Amino acid sequence: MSEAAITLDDLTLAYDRRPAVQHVSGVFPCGSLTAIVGPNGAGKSTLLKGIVGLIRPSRGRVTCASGRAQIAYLPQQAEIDRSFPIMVGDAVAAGAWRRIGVMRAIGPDIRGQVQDALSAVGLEGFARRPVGSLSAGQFQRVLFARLLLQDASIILLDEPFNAVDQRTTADLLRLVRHWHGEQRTIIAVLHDYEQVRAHFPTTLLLARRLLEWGPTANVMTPANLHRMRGMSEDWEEAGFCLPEAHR
Ligand SMILES: Nc1ncnc2c1ncn2[C@@H]1O[C@H](COP(=O)(O)OP(=O)(O)OP(=O)(O)O)[C@@H](O)[C@H]1O
Repeated sequence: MSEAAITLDDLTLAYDRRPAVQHVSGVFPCGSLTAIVGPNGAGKSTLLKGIVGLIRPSRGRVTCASGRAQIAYLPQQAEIDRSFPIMVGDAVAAGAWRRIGVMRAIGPDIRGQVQDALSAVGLEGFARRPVGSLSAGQFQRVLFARLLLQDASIILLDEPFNAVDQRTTADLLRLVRHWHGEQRTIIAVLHDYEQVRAHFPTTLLLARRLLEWGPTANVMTPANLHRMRGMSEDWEEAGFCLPEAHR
């Protein structure tokens, strides 16, 4: 078994003491490609935010072997403000901010990398287009180009193919496979079971608690998916709070 990239140890994440993820333990090995699957409200996005460090655990911990600076995180499109007046090229170059610093000018080397990244996502010639003028699919391509500039060893994607056309999905899945071939660790929240079965070797099934985590064929069974749906019916009425010590 390869080394751990990320380890979850009894991880519990809550909003105002209401737990959204509870007692999750396990390891994402370096170079693994994992889908997180679960019903609406299962805590999938919350789990990614906990891994990135946007939410502090109420209990347990997340350990990232290479440090959190090595994590690139793509939130759901709905959480990204597209009204900001920025050109596509600058939005992509922002992926390199750790290397160039926020206030420094973008040099020709980064400009070259931006052009390469735009070509890789099929957006050649888009560098001077305002981000606000793009379709949802084109915008998602821009965000993937920015990930290319970020060059992180761990990539977290929250519903990356939501509201994105089929062709864009196929192109971006190719990029995900390419990253996997480069031994990056990739974790993606997904709703399309066929996509998960076809492209993701490992699946983490979440329904606030961990249901199963392992090879996709063993995890995505009719019995597990049935159990998962059953669990989602329970949590709305439960609505309990964590004790003070676990806030
Ligand atoms: N910022 C927040 N403040 C309070 N509660 C939140 C917040 N974000 C999420 N929640 C709640 O936490 C629970 C888990 O939400 P989360 O978004 O992680 O689920 P999800 O599995 O990603 O759902 P979906 O598939 O619908 O995106 C839900 O009950 C949700 O209402």
